[in-house]
Amino acid sequence: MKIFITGGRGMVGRNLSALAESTGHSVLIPARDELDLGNSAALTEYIEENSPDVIVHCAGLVGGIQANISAPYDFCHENLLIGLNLVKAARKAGVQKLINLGSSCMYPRKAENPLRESQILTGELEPTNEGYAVAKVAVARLCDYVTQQFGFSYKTLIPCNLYGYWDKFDPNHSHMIPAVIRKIDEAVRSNAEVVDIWGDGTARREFMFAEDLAEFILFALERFDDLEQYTNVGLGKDYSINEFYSAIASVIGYKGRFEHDLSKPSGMAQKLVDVTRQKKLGWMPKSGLVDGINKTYKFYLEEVL
Ligand SMILES: NC(=O)C1=CN([C@@H]2O[C@H](COP(=O)(O)OP(=O)(O)OC[C@H]3O[C@@H](n4cnc5c(N)ncnc54)[C@H](OP(=O)(O)O)[C@@H]3O)[C@@H](O)[C@H]2O)C=CC1
Ligand SMILES: C[C@H]1O[C@H](OP(=O)(O)OP(=O)(O)OC[C@H]2O[C@@H](n3cnc4c(=O)[nH]c(N)nc43)[C@H](O)[C@@H]2O)[C@@H](O)[C@@H](O)C1=O
Repeated sequence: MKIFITGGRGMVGRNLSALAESTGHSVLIPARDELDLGNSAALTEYIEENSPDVIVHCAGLVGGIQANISAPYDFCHENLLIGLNLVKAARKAGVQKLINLGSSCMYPRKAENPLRESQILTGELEPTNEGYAVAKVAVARLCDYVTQQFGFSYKTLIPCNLYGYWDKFDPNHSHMIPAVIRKIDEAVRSNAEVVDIWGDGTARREFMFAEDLAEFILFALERFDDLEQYTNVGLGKDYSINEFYSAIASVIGYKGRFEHDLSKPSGMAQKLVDVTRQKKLGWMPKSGLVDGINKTYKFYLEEVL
């Protein structure tokens, strides 16, 4: 299958393109300087010229809670712009199949957990990442409407939080796991006695190793017609932030104390996704938390430091 992976140089995109190529697919992964998804005409021309069998939309302006708080306009505008451009260009070029990546932050902040796909748009969004979530919901709905009005198959996967190879370790943009790996590694190197935990540590998160999501995406492409319009992708289990810090500290060998910085944002109290539809397809992720942290820390030491 010829797969056009937008955001092919990002964390999910690189995990997906590596796995896709190793399993015999051909992948199109233009970098931003070859193809800016903000340029609608160039995007349409690219898709028409390359005629992919399917598109997987992994591109986006993506960041953790601090990044989202500091730039809500950018997170909303960029993700809306590239999502709208992509759906329009794909439809114009006649690409029948598209997988759009949403995010668990699309769900209402007070929705009952585990979060079911039917709960989208049933309540107010989490303020710390509302701009990003509005864009995610809008593009997902646009995929529904193209499917309804023109008979295409543009479907949305909703992953839980992700981490892994090619993640972002810059604390101004990072999600929690890469940020904490860097923070605790630096504490060990500097013999620091205390590491700050953002918030009171009771918030809960579900983090999937990005290579497992890549595996699910290929699994889903092989049974594309069995996919519903929305499918959560998760582990079916979450941990408290305190538990994440402890697991990362034990992998890295940090023996110092932790202090809770209550001035830092915590975001949603919990966002555990319901994996009933994913399980019905016959797939569950293989990486456990400690295994995933070990692999990510090794990547950090070898490729980032
Ligand atoms: N990371 C997570 O925890 C989660 C991510 N997701 C979703 O998964 C998808 C992938 O996320 P992730 O891999 O972490 O994100 P990354 O930030 O690692 O990768 C996103 C990629 O998109 C590219 N991109 C952004 N804007 C443009 C543009 N205008 N033209 C061309 N390329 C562009 C970026 O290029 P450049 O490097 O040049 O900026 C980058 O390579 C996103 O849709 C995200 O919302 C969903 C749930 C959780
Ligand atoms: C993927 C999804 O998730 C994002 O939202 P989020 O889950 O809140 O993002 P996060 O991973 O940055 O934080 C997770 C939790 O962890 C706590 N936390 C503790 N200590 C650190 C810390 O040092 N850094 C960070 N970033 N968080 C920390 C932090 O306070 C929060 O309670 C959206 O922005 C959006 O990107 C989206 O789609």
